[in-house]
Amino acid sequence: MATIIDGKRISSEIRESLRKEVELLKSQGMQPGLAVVIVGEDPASQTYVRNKAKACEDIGIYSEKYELDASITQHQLLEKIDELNSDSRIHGILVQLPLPKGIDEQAVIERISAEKDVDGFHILNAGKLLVGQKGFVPCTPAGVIEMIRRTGVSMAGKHVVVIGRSNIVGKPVSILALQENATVTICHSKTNNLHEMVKMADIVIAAVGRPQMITGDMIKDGAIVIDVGINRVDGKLVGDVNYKEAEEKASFITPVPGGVGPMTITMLLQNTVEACKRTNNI
Ligand SMILES: NC(=O)C1=CN([C@@H]2O[C@H](COP(=O)(O)OP(=O)(O)OC[C@H]3O[C@@H](n4cnc5c(N)ncnc54)[C@H](OP(=O)(O)O)[C@@H]3O)[C@@H](O)[C@H]2O)C=CC1
Ligand SMILES: Nc1nc(=O)c2c([nH]1)NC[C@@H]1CN(c3ccc(C(=O)N[C@@H](CCC(=O)O)C(=O)O)cc3)C=[N+]21
Repeated sequence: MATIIDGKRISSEIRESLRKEVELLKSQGMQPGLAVVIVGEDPASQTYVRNKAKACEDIGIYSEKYELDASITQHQLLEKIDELNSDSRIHGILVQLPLPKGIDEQAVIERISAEKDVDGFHILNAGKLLVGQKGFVPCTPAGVIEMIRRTGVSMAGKHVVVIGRSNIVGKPVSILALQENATVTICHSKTNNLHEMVKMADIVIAAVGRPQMITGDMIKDGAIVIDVGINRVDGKLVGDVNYKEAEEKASFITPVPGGVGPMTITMLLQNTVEACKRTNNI
């Protein structure tokens, strides 16, 4: 039976210390501010955005939410970003992805000032991550590494197998694992023998978007299993890992919900506080 890595509990510990930090910053006249921009009416996106706004409020971060109509042009969206870039109350800008068809996501991300890119998606922050310079690290990968760190198991020398190679999860989490001195294998839809690859892993990080595709027979005894997947099946949230099967084999495992999801929001709060501090040369 595996030990559960409780994302909610770890999140509330980190958020408590962030709350104190925000209080101190506020007492010195510096309140961190986050702007969240959402385009269109995807219900799942709206839930996340609501959760983010509430999380900000809970720890004293000032937040603004912009719900823009799906018919907005790319030009109008870029203008909104320019406005937020020059707003001194705003230290972090998050544009909820995916964006409607017809809007160039990369162009929108690149327009966000790198200093306010608390998602860590800007090409400058991606580049800094790759070469090991200080920028902003994407929230989900940062949350994953923090969860592994809290198991007390060192990643050094371990074989980490990541399933998924997206720019927002798979690639950055692989780079972070490498920086922790893990040996990293990145799998994707063209990988031959996925089963054998995953079976070799000391640490499995599943970021695929396919409900329960990582089954118990793919997990080595004693492995750490991190499930990034958020899939809605018959109105319920399920991960990319078959939890029931995997927990029989794993030493540690993250649940869905209550695992990586809450950690993503916590890392967003942390990046926003960090952005405010950097603006003020703290
Ligand atoms: N918990 C959280 O906070 C977050 C959760 N998520 C969730 O994480 C999951 C992944 O998200 P994201 O990275 O954005 O997804 P993408 O769809 O961008 O990437 C999915 C990756 O999985 C790979 N893949 C697809 N099918 C297979 C397969 N059969 N075998 C092996 N690899 C496969 C794809 O390979 P290829 O590149 O070859 O197409 C791709 O690299 C989703 O469930 C998403 O909802 C995402 C962000 C935050
Ligand atoms: N620019 C941008 N940045 C993102 O970080 C971003 C994004 N776009 N687009 C969508 C994905 C997805 N994502 C999640 C965040 C929190 C939960 C989360 O808190 N999940 C809860 C459950 C929430 C529920 O009940 O629906 C949990 O897993 O326990 C999930 C998913 C951030 N994303």
